[in-house]
Amino acid sequence: MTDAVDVRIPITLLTGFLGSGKTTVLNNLLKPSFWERLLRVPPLTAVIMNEFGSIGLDHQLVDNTQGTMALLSGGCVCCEIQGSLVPTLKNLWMGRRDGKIPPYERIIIETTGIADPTPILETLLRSDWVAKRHYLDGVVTTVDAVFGNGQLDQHFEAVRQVAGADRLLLTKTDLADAATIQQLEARLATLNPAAPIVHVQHGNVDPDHVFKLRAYHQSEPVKAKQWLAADNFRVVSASLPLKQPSILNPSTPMHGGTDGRIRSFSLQFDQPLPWAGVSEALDTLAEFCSARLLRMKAIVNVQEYPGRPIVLHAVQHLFYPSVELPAWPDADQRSRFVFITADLDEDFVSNLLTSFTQTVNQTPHSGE
Ligand SMILES: Nc1nc2c(ncn2[C@@H]2O[C@H](COP(=O)(O)OP(=O)(O)OP(=O)(O)O)[C@@H](O)[C@H]2O)c(=O)[nH]1
Repeated sequence: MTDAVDVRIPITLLTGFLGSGKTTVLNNLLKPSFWERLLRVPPLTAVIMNEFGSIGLDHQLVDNTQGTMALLSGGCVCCEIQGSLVPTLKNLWMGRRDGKIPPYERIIIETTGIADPTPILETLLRSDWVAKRHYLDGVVTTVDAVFGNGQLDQHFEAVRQVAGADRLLLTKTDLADAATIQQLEARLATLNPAAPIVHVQHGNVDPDHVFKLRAYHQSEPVKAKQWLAADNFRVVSASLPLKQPSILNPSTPMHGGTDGRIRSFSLQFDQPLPWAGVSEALDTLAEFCSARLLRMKAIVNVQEYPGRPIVLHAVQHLFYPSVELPAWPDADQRSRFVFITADLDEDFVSNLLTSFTQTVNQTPHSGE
């Protein structure tokens, strides 16, 4: 789907560890600009907040005069949100349609600080009603410049939130010294080489760093290449000596704290790949290794579609509908897959893809 025809409402998922500055960023994003105030532009953003515990408090801290607010209260986002997010989105949408609430143009969902955002992504993808009227624009994760290192050491959830981000907001940079910031940035770039890092003080962030990311629906070839950021990843295979992958033992034991469990790497294939092999390999990964597959993006040179690269996305077991680009961004027409995994090593993934794509190549044509 292209920007010109996509009239669905974009949803931004704002996540980040406890106290890392999500609400402060949100308040700043909701502030109308000088021109919006002058022209009395109605609030453009609807906010959905999810809070841990039965009584929500955070919504009382958000300046509600500038946005339309809905609160998903009670329970951890992981277990509760799938049930309540769809009705909440429906209520907002119907209120907007019936003129009961301002005609918002985008939605921000702020998660709890300890949430795995995957169930929210799953809801946005799996509900037909939601997917017809909305799309996920991107996942934005706040990281505390002062406490971020310690949180990443101690809480794997914080690592997962960083790995799943399309954009990282490094908050409280006014409180941290330059060496701490530099060290944390290097660590974030290792955990998630594709996500640009933006420094934020007191929540002040340019909305362009948060909105219109189109991270899951990139259909412009040049932007798709930037979005893939494959050059930032460690390349682990071009053409591999094939070892048979074992589904029962997909990872070697990993050490080195929370970071040591994370791998970020890129696989490149010089020759066009058969679509059946690619999809079987990815189905297998999704089925057997879903929790270990934190993020995957790919641009694939498919044998059956010469000249028309296919763009793929996954977050854990969630595979987004593939997008066909009208052309390659440049002369480099190799297939590139970038992966961020947890407790899943690169040899396993690379052997799986190689094995399935070679097997399909060698399968005799059925002659139908
Ligand atoms: N000095 C400074 N303080 C900040 C900054 N960003 C946030 N804070 C403060 O940090 C505290 C936590 O910020 P919040 O925005 O509430 O963080 P949060 O991620 O929404 O917190 P939870 O909802 O509890 O997970 C607040 O006291 C903020 O005022 C910043 O850039 N600089």
